[in-house]
Amino acid sequence: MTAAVTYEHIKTCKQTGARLGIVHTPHGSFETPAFMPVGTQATVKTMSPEELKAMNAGIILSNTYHLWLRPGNDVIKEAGGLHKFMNWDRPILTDSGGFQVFSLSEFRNIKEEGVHFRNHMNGDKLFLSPEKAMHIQNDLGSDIMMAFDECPPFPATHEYMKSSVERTSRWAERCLEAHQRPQDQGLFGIIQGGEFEDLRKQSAQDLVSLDFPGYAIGGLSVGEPKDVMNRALEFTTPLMPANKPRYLMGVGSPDSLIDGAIRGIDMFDCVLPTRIARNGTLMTSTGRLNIKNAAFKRDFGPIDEKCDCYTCTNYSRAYVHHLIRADETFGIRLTSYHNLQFLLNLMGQVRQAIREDRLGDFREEFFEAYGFNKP
Ligand SMILES: CC(C)(C)OC(=O)NCc1c[nH]c2nc(N)[nH]c(=O)c12
Ligand SMILES: [Zn+2]
Repeated sequence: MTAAVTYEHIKTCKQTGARLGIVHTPHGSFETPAFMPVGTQATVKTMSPEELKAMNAGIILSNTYHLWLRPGNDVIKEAGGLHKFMNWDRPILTDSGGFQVFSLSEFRNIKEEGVHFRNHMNGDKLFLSPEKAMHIQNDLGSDIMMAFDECPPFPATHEYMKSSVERTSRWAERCLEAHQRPQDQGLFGIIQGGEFEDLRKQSAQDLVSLDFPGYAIGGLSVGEPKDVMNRALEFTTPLMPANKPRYLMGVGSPDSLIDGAIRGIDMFDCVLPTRIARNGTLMTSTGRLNIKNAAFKRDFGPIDEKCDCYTCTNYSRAYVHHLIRADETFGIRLTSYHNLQFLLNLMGQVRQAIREDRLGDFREEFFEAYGFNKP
């Protein structure tokens, strides 16, 4: 049976462990390393599909948990699936709901059969299981589905983490069995285990033996220091098959994207660009700035001299400053557009640096200009 999702390795950077690749899915292919804009509720906040295409977004992410609760997977199925519902004809990845349950809901009760919790919007009692998470994603019709996992809180004891990893592995097996459309939708396993090398190894071995078409690393960027995340990547990515996509969930900031790519990660997602855009924080080639700052009231230059996005091409810092201060929705569109384009452009620069075998040099240049090297 041909797999719905496959990875094509193009080359590995001679200066670092980063790899250039292409992921093929039923709704088209995208180059890696790739950043996936997050569209939790079937929209990348304030962006139209045309604008996402204009900024060269190859794939976007949406959430099982949120779409199950509202509008309902049945509604989206009736609409012809998530691609049709949101008018996006490129690849979509859906997260499984596991993480959202653990991060959004109170009163959760984790059992072998699944998780009992309350609807974070109205307090109704709910239950989510591996089988249910698969059924919802089959209804949504995403190209890449995520297995139902437990993303334990940070920090967690080794003892708790061990039992959690073992349950997540049993849940992964149940996801594979419950998957109704493997020929149309790729299902990725999620490696957990926190910062414990032995547990990451156990989780990876359990999941690799189940032969998923792709693998994610979960349970990182949950508040641990960056060096803890980088070290966890250094002992986890080598355990993941080289001929399949590697996806680091919930990451991230520009430095984490570069450092993740250097450690062999192909796919990333993070709400950061659109989340910080809503309060006027912008990522630029010379570091972060908050456009609400009074210094920008009469600054008629672009947000970022080096950016060619719609915002930087057509509007000034002063204008965006005014819109955000006046709480104008168009201001949030302009800041979101720029931040998404910034990260998508960054991944384009990372891919080019891999082609030229100089990602290590690029890291130094970018960190220096952005101010990551400042003590
Ligand atoms: C706190 C933030 C969101 C930044 O990162 C994480 O929680 N990182 C981990 C993470 C993000 N999304 C996931 N989905 C699933 N199924 N499992 C996970 O572990 C994660
Ligand atoms: Zn811009």
